[in-house]
Amino acid sequence: MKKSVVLCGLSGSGKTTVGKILAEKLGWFFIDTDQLVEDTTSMDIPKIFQIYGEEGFRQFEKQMVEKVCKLQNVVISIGAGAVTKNENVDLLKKNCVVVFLNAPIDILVARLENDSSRPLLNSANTSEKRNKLEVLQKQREPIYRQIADITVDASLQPEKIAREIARKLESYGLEERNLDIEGEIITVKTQTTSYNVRIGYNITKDSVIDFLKKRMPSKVAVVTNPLLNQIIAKKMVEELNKEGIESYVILIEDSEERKSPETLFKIIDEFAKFGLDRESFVVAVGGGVIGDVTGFAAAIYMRGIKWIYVPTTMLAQVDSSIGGKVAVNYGEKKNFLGSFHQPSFVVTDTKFLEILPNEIFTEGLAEVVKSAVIDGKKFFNYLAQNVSKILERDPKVVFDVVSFCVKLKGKIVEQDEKDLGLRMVLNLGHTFGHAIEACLNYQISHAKAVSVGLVLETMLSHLMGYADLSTKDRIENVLNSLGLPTSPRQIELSSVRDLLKYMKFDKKAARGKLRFTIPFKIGDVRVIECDPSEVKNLIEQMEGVLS
Ligand SMILES: Nc1ncnc2c1ncn2[C@@H]1O[C@H](COP(=O)(O)OP(=O)(O)O)[C@@H](O)[C@H]1O
Ligand SMILES: O=C(O)C1=C[C@@H](OP(=O)(O)O)[C@@H](O)[C@H](O)C1
Ligand SMILES: [Mg+2]
Ligand SMILES: [Zn+2]
Repeated sequence: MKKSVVLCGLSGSGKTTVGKILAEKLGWFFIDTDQLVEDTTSMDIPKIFQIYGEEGFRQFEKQMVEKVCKLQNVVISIGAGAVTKNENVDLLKKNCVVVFLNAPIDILVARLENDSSRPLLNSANTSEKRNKLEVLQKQREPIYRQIADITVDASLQPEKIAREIARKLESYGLEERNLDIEGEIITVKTQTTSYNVRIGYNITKDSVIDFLKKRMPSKVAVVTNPLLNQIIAKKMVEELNKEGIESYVILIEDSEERKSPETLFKIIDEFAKFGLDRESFVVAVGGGVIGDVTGFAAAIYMRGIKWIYVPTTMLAQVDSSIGGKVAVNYGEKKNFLGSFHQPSFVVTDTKFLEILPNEIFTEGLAEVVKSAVIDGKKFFNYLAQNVSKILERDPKVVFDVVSFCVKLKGKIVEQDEKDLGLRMVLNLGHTFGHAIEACLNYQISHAKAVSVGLVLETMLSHLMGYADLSTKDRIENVLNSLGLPTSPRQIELSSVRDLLKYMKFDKKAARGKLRFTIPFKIGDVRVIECDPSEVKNLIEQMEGVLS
C-alpha cells in the first residue's frame, strides 16, 4: 500500500515549493531529502559536492530516501537526481504515490536564473545553464515519466498545482488529515515538583510556545534529530525567536548507539556554546533516546536546568516521557548513568504517531499491554477488543490508549518518584526483558524483549503457584494479535537458562537476591524476591514446558 507522496521533476519544477503547500493542505508533515542531507551533514549542498563529489552526495541522498520511505502520511520532495539510483526508484515506487512536476525548460531556466544552490547547474551565463539542464532532462525525464502515478503541469501557480495534486490523490485513498480530537491535561504531582502532560492532536508548536512565553526564559535550546527538525523543531525555534526568546536547535543522531556519554557531552558543550544559564529552558523533541539523553544533560548542566519533553514515538508517549528517569548507556550497560529529573511540561502530540514506521509504532505496544496487565481487566479488555483499530492507528483509539497509559504511570510515579517501592510494578516483563536484550547482545528491540519477558514472567508466576494458565494465555493472545513475539523461539533465544547470569546484573537485584515483578492475575501485579538457585529451578521447569 502506498502511504506517502513523493514529488519528482527537474530542478526548478517546484518540488520543494509545491511540496510544502501540499503538505499544509493535507495536514501532513513535509520532508525534503535535500534539507535532510544538509541537516545530517551540517553542510550545504554545494559544500557537500565540493568535498565528496556528486557520488558522495548520492550516497547521503540514498540514505535519506531509505529513511523517509519507511514513514507514512508524509509529503516528500526529493532532489532532481535522486531517480538516477535504481534503489531509490524501487523504494519510492513501492511506498509512495509518485507525482511528476512537468514544466518547460524555459520556465525552469527563468526560475533558477539567480540560484547558486544547485552545483550541477552552476554556470557563468544563462545559455550554459540551459544547456546543462537540457542534458539532465534527456537523462531524467524518461525516468520521471516512467515512475509517475500522477503528472501535473508545473508551470501553473504553486497553490494551483498543490490543489490539483490533492484532488488527484483522493483516488489513491490519500486524503486530508485534520482531525478534531479534544485534548486533555494530566497533572503529575511528585514529592519534588508538579507538572502538566498535555495530550492532544497537532498541538506541539502552540503548546510549547505558549508555555515558554509565560515564563520568558533567558534562552532556549531545542534538541532533536534532522527529520524532526524539518517537521517541527525548526519552525518552533523560528517562532520563539520572533517572540523575542533567543532559541537554537541542537541536532543529534538518535540511534541506540548514540545514547552515550559522548552524545551527552556534545549536548552539554552546545548548551555552553549558546550560553544557556540557570534561567534557560531545554526542549527535547524525539523518541526515548533523545528524551533520556537530553533530560540527563538538563539534569546535570549547572546542577540542573528546566526542560520540556515532546515525545514523538509510541514508546516514549506511553512510557518514558512520564516519571523523569533520564540516562545514558555506559559501555555495555544500558541506562547505567542517570538521574531523576522531572520535566516542567510534557507535550504528547499523537499526530507524530501517524508517520511512524510500523515497527516503531508496535514497539510502544508492549509497554501498553504491560500497563493494562498492571491496571486491570477494564483496560485490558478494551485493548483486546480494539486490536485492529490500534493497528490501523485509529486516532481516537490511539488517543485513548496513550491517555490511559499516561494517567496510570503518572499515578504510580506520584506515589513513588524514586523507584523505591510501588514504581517497581512498572518493571513487569522487564527482569526477563532486560536479560533477553543483554543475552542477545542488544540485537533485539526493547519491545520484543519485554513482550517475551511478560509471557515468561507470567509462566514463572504460574510455576510458583500464583497465576493460572488462563492469565498467561490471555496476555499471550493480546501480544500476539498486536504482532509482538511471545516465545523464545520467535526471537531466536535458544536457551532461557542463559538469561539467569544477566539477571544478576539487573539494577533491581540487591544483596544477592533477584527481584521480579510478576502478575498474580490481570490487575494484581506484585514484586517478589527470589534466590538465584530457586529461579534456576523454575527456569528449568519452564524449559520443560516450552520444549
Ligand atoms: N509553480 C511555480 N511558479 C512560480 N515559481 C515557482 C513555482 N515553483 C517553484 N517556483 C520557484 O522556483 C524556484 C525553484 O523552486 P523549488 O521549489 O526549489 O524547485 P525544486 O525543489 O523542484 O528544485 C524557487 O525560487 C521557487 O520560488
Ligand atoms: O539535479 C540534481 O542532481 C540535484 C538537484 C538538487 O535538488 P533540486 O531538484 O531541488 O534542485 C540537489 O539534490 C542537488 O543539487 C543535486
Ligand atoms: Mg528542491
Ligand atoms: Zn520498557
